[in-house]
Amino acid sequence: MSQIEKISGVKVFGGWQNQYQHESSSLNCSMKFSVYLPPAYEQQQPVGVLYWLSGLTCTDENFVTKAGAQRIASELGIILVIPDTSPRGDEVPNDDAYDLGQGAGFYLNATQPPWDKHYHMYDYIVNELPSLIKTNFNVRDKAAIAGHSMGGHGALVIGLANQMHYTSVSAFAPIVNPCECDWGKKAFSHYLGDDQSAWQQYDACHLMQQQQGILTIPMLVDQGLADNFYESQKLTKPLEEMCKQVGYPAQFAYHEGYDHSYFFISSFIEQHLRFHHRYLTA
Ligand SMILES: N[C@@H](CCC(=O)N[C@@H](CS)C(=O)NCC(=O)O)C(=O)O
Repeated sequence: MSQIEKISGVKVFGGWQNQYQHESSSLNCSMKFSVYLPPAYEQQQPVGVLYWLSGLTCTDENFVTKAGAQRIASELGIILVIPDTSPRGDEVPNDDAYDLGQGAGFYLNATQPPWDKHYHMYDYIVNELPSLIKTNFNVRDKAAIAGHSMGGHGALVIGLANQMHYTSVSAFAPIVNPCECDWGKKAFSHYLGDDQSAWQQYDACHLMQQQQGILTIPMLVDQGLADNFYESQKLTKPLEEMCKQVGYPAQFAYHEGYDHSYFFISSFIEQHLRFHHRYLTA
């Protein structure tokens, strides 16, 4: 059994904001992740989990300190699990740019050297981390998944491709069509190589198009209209268009004046937690 070690804990809104570390077999390195345990958490009764996937440059700590999610997670009785965004450490390949390497794992399984030894965030999020959580905490079987920007991409792709494991998916300002935007094209060409047919499994628009009629997972997406990456990285809109095309009943909302930051996330995280709570407890 994989061991996790608690490295910190602080009481907030009656629950505990903890941080853990462990040796990851999928990433071949030591990893940290954060967990919020609401006051309702008790060993006798399984609690619903929301996995939060963060964006470029983040660790597990950005969401914990900036999103203000603990108050509502406490009220609703939801466990928040917040992983890091890439493998870490001196042995792990990196790049000077903020959008490649450590802090930019893109929630995929890299196939190209030098990335292929450690960059398996897809396996980590889909298999290893949920298995660790189920072993160490008393949780419900199906989880919710949400994320921001690169993490919104991760949540959508992982939720859509593994619907049997998730109750619901939501995203803030997600990268929805990485095959067609600069962030995605750069990351995918390094991690996956030049053959673009290998990229499509990690593209939410492509998954939506491929699986039309089969997908049913409830989906909520929020987008700020003053987000400086909205146009340049083709966030959100192409997925809304694809949902219309295939008749997928996702909820999209656009908000005047909000940017790409955690101020936007903290303004709407309550709605996302209430959205997921409906399905986690159904
Ligand atoms: N220029 C920005 C681009 C990266 C960015 O905006 N990252 C977003 C996710 S795509 C973020 O959450 N940054 C960390 C934070 O705001 O705490 C930076 O280097 O921070």
